[in-house]
Amino acid sequence: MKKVLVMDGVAEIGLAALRREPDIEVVIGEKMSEDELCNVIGEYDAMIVRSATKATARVIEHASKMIIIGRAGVGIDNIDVAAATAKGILVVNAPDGNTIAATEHTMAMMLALTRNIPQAWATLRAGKWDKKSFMGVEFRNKVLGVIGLGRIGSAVAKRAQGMEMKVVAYDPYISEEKAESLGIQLLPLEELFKQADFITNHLPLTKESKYIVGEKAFSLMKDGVRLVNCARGGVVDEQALYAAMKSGKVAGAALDVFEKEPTTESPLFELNNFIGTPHLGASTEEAQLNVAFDVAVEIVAALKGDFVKNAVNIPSLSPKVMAVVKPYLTLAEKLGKFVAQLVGGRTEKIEITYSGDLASQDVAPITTAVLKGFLDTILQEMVNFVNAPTLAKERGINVIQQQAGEEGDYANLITVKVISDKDEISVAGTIFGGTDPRFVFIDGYHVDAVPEGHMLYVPHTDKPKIIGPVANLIGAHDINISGMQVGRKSIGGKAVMLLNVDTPVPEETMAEIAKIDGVQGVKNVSL
Ligand SMILES: NC(=O)c1ccc[n+]([C@@H]2O[C@H](COP(=O)([O-])OP(=O)(O)OC[C@H]3O[C@@H](n4cnc5c(N)ncnc54)[C@H](O)[C@@H]3O)[C@@H](O)[C@H]2O)c1
Ligand SMILES: O=C(O)[C@H](O)COP(=O)(O)O
Repeated sequence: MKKVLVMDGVAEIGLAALRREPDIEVVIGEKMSEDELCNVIGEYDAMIVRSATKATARVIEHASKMIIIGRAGVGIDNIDVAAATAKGILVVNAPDGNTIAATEHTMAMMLALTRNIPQAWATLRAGKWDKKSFMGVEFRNKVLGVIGLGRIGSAVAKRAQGMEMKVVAYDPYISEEKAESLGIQLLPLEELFKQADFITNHLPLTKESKYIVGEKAFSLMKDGVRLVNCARGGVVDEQALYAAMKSGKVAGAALDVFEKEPTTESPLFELNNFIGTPHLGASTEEAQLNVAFDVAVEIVAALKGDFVKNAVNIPSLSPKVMAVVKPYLTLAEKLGKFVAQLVGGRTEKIEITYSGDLASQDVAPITTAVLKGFLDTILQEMVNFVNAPTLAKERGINVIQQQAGEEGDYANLITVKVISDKDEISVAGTIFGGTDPRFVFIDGYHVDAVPEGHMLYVPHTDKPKIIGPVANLIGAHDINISGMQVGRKSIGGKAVMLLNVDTPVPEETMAEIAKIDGVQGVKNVSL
């Protein structure tokens, strides 16, 4: 039974995918301190959080069984992704489910701010009919500066265009063509600050984006600018904002997110032209159902050992690319396992060459599968798709991935070469007919072996009285041989023999095989 801890009020109704699984127990957690979470986290195989629970490095250190942390939402700044990656824990989010909710909240904040709606209502409620104090401005023909033209930024831009605003944006990771297709002009950040009447931030909080809207930015802005932030606290420097509002530079500001959360006190709260909400951007019934469902599906997949769609610490693949690449992952893992069992000495380099159809595909996940298979064979610790590249790097293994062109008779070919301080070995595999994995070269010698179960590898000199005696010795120990491949390059030269056997060949039989004249070595391999 796998246990999933669900924190932060994730919508029950969206957890249906988890609850349907007979092998999963769902535990709804109460708010916990870091110490309390550290004490219980070791019991769980998975955890789901929103933004309140902090999955710190310390919490992750105590998560001894954890396979996956799921964020029911977008922002992952409350999860120490580097610590999770180092421990082999998958981190996924639900990037699409709350886009509309956050977009509509941004529009609501812009409108409420511009027409003084919260302030006017508070006055009316207090018994005053005040028509003079709440003069607003219109959106039409104003310039909206969007910082971060991702999912939410571009959806906000679209709605603002519907209200006849001119939209300019800053996002160095978006192409001019894409922006043009949205009818948006991309500008350098400083230019955006100079031109915009309204500014809305949609950047995540990162080292680069911290305080990007700070003192210098305010000095560049137009007098009377209005600012909205429904993305992350800390992107806007709240002290600098306070000063800019006090000086009159900023005519109004609306924040849904704060540098420190939760917060009920801030100098900003004393200003009449400031409005705030307690991180409500994703708080719609639809968004909460979406993100809870999306993350639950990912948790189920990960706990079953299947691939997840929205991992933030392994490369995510589009369904189209995944369909092409998936059959190669198992083959790649077996190639890694195979070479790990044959190579001697301290591994220095692993070269992975892709040819044929694979020469033009996104092969990074296949490389990770090779490393996973290789390291899983030689290390005690848990190796998975998340930590395999980090572990290889930590061990000083130089991983080289290269994509070549055509490869002779094969429509696709993966060649894995391992170089150690004592040895060098290569093995190549292909997929026939879309599903049928085969090893087709070992050290350049042609074979056609089904890579599964137990195998015996016997390099030898190509001459009579070797194959028969090897088979006889194995048969004498009542071990069934289910397949045999022999490859050579020239008559009388070096040759390789690869046998599929039903059980591993015992040490003493291997010693006897090694004594046969012409045998150059003998190794058991299990895949
Ligand atoms: N208030 C809420 O409740 C709420 C709800 C949903 C999302 N969010 C937050 O909104 C933000 C945006 O979400 P999204 O789904 O649009 O994300 P996204 O990844 O689709 O968009 C972010 C954009 O920012 C750009 N970007 C990232 N770093 C940058 C940098 N340093 N300089 C310039 N551009 C940079 C990226 O290129 C991307 O286009 C996230 O921080 C998310 O956590 C908040
Ligand atoms: O990043 C997000 O998805 C939003 O900030 C929502 O956060 P929440 O799930 O804590 O409301």
